[in-house]
Amino acid sequence: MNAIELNHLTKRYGKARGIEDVTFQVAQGEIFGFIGPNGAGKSTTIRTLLNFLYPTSGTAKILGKDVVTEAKNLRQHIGYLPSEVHYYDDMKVSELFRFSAGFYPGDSSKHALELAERLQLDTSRKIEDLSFGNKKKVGIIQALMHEPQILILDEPTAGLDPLMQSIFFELLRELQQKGTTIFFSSHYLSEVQKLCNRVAIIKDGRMIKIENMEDLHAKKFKKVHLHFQNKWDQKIRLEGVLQENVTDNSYEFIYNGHTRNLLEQLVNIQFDDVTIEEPSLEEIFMHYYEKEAGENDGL
Ligand SMILES: Nc1ncnc2c1ncn2[C@@H]1O[C@H](COP(=O)(O)OP(=O)(O)OP(=O)(O)O)[C@@H](O)[C@H]1O
Repeated sequence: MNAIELNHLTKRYGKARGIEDVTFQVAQGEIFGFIGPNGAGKSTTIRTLLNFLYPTSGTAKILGKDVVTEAKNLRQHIGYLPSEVHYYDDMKVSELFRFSAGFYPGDSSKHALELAERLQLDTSRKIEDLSFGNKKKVGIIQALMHEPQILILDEPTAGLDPLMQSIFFELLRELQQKGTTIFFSSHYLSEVQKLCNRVAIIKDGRMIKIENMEDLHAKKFKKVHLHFQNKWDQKIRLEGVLQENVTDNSYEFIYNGHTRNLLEQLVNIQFDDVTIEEPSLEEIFMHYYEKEAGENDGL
């Protein structure tokens, strides 16, 4: 059984696009990243999964249960961090945790205090006095405190400083070891790279790619920089170029294909110098952000 499963899920806001025909599965115990530019549909997908929005068509299941008809049963198995957190400001953090613990069986407030210590959050303070990043920690702890099987986190690291991000990622890795499934959205490909087993890319409401991190690292891509004394002849077309940047005396591109094929093409070019290196995930994915969905099938 998949932990999360979306089948042709569509959500429209009246006539406006939300998400269209989104289908993918997340396995149990997987860390799954969900990335895309502003307005792509990440929050709409997440909010539909959590039954805050009613799907226009299609279905979604979490732990085999339909997210609409079995929403109530699912609630205690899911930890959710919204992209923006709002609280009753005059409560103390510890009071909020005690209050939240009341919604779950057992005493999860003790676990909340342990998490607060780990994330260096002072629980004696009033919520209104906390900085943005510290409020985010409150949200993270609320999502984690009842030790749910599924974590759905909407841009969890926005506002966390680098040290906190790394403590938070360590925590997520530990949870994965215990079998927790983690689904999180992000704008930051570099953090997806650090943490995820797979990543889905969404743009203009549609899924455009799901990639396995290991495959991305399997040397399918090269970043090539050619340097010329004279100008690059722009009429020359190379196979396998995903994204290019031409300056007066250089030609830089991301190549997707067999390295041998790249080298065979390069021997015919009169360059003065060449560097070939591994591109970052950002560089590989950037063309998806820039081009229309479906236009490029390089990955
Ligand atoms: N309440 C709403 N009413 C109408 N349209 C909406 C509403 N909420 C979202 N949308 C539209 O749905 C689309 C997807 O938005 P969504 O917030 O899901 O994107 P996102 O990927 O989470 O973006 P961001 O990274 O900026 O948070 C956008 O075109 C947005 O304008």
